[in-house]
Amino acid sequence: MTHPATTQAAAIGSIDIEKVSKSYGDAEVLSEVSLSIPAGSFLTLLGPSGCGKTTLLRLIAGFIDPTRGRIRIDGRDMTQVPTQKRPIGMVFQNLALFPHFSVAENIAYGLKLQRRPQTEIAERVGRFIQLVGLAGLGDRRIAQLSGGQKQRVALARSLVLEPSILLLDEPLSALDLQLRKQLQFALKDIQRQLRTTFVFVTHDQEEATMISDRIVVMSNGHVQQVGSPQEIYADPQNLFVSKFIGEVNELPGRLRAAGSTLAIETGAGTFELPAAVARGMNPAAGDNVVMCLRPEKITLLDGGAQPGPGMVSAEARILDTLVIGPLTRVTLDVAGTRMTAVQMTDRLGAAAPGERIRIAFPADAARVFAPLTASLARAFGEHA
Ligand SMILES: Nc1ncnc2c1ncn2[C@@H]1O[C@H](COP(=O)(O)OP(=O)(O)OP(=O)(O)O)[C@@H](O)[C@H]1O
Repeated sequence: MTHPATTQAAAIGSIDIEKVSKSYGDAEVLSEVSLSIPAGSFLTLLGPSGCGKTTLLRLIAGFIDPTRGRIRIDGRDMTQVPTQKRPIGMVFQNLALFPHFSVAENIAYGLKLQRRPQTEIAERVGRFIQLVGLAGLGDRRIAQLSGGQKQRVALARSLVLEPSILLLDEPLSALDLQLRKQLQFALKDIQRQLRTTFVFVTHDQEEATMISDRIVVMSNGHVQQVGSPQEIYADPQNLFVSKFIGEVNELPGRLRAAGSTLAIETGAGTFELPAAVARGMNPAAGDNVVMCLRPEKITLLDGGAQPGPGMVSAEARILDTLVIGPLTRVTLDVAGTRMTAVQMTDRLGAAAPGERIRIAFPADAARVFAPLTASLARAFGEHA
């Protein structure tokens, strides 16, 4: 008898996507996507609607074929391998459970098709009912379950077949926030126990950040960046990723000089920053750029306090403050640009709307990017 926790070691379930493109007629919906997904990892495809996440998942599953490029699973070329012969399971938003079967019968269904012995089916179904947190509900009809419980049945039904890869296409998007959070924790926990490779699709950046080992940020059929949630938040490689993950303040500007130091002229003054803060571009004098700052990098200077070493500063006016327990969000007007600073409430002092202050930030905490192209700007409802 096998046990998924011991047999599904991280050695199987790797996916290599090599320069894969997909076109429908003249429209290329995926362009030269290359991606290595390590066995046993939890990887999330994240991006705005229509960026190609589901298309990539369908290509891995074998529902559709790439126009160009190749997909390997565990080193083996999948070009000639039909969906049912690939070592994958799938969970979709549309659950397609059998409503008149019980929980246990739904989970047992695939094993019965495989003509597994009765004792093995009973053991496995029992084990996976436990694993997904449905202990005691094996005899319930599907119609008598909540949305979250149904999603757990769908998960168990796929996992009981012990695929080395599980593809999940927005499985939580129909659930309310509370249930969604519970299921996010459950999914992550189950993935850690089984070490099955999970490829998860969402357009929700918070969900992606919470749940994944690695995130693939996509837009318009291109991979914009691949990394851990921390890497992508702290070190976005372009303005699209910076805006898509977390909150960011943007100051448009122009490079006056670009050498070991960048001099960026903005409406709020000229900032001298180390050249290393420029990402995904070769900065040259005269370039239009966008300087980005995360809200927690900005400090409000008290009274006549001077910025510390390595800090740069600017004048600002407080527009509003919002205390959220230990943190306060301060909305600022920085030379006509609205910015947000997040401060520890107990360190804020008496910041009042209308007050003129100075803000400061570490020079190396800023990021400088090329402006968005018109097609990328559309994802944010902007016109470049
Ligand atoms: N069978 C098809 N024929 C033509 N175009 C298609 C087909 N399937 C998908 N597309 C197009 O490919 C693009 C990518 O679609 P895809 O479903 O992969 O996006 P997505 O990122 O999963 O979006 P969503 O989050 O809205 O599901 C879209 O512009 C879509 O209209």
